[in-house]
Amino acid sequence: MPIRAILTDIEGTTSSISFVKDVLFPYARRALPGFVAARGKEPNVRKWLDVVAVENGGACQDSVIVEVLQGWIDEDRKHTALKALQGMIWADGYKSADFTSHMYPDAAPALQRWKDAGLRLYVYSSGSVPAQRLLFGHSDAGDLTDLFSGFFDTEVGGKREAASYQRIRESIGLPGEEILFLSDVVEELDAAREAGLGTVLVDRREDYPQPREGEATHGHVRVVSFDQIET
Ligand SMILES: CSCCC(=O)C(=O)COP(=O)(O)O
Ligand SMILES: [Mg+2]
Repeated sequence: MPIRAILTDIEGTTSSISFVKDVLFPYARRALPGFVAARGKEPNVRKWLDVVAVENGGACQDSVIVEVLQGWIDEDRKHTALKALQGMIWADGYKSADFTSHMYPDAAPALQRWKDAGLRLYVYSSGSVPAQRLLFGHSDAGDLTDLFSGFFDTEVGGKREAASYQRIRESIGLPGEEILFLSDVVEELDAAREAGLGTVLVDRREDYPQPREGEATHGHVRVVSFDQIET
């Protein structure tokens, strides 16, 4: 079966883990108290703060919600409420040009090549869809958003659950074997494979100094750069 669509992860795949951990997360952590104070009453912000409050046992002060969220950032929780709020905060950072998003040098040219060859490109990340659009819209390689036919986040389900990839497959409208999922996380690739997708482990030295070989690849095709991916 030919590959007709590429579904790519972001952190550790198109972009470095250190950009997410050392730039994006600290920015959101610092900005959270001011963001909640300024925009906490807006319905699209309040609804996520309320989700956090419920998970924390019910009604609580905004200062407590902020502390819970900062704790989640420190733990790298992939919680949909946190991701939605982070996305809104990063919008300010991108707009005021506090940073651009990191792209591995091989990522943008390969995405463009695949697109030119007629493949459809999609993103699946724990980052919210608005955050994904911001990241690709303000990347070191320029605005890449037009390359993509669609974006998926944890609203379709967790990245380690096969059902999420089944939903994505249905939404894309292609058989699983015609979709290639790229990720740095073997558990995500296991779930995608269970749903019938093709898989590639992106094992970048900058993010993973110890190569993942043999059993550590869980049998997924392994590459160290997008240039090695065969479609
Ligand atoms: C798209 S915004 C930054 C990424 C992010 O918040 C994150 O948690 C990365 O998760 P991924 O699923 O891309 O590894
Ligand atoms: Mg990743």
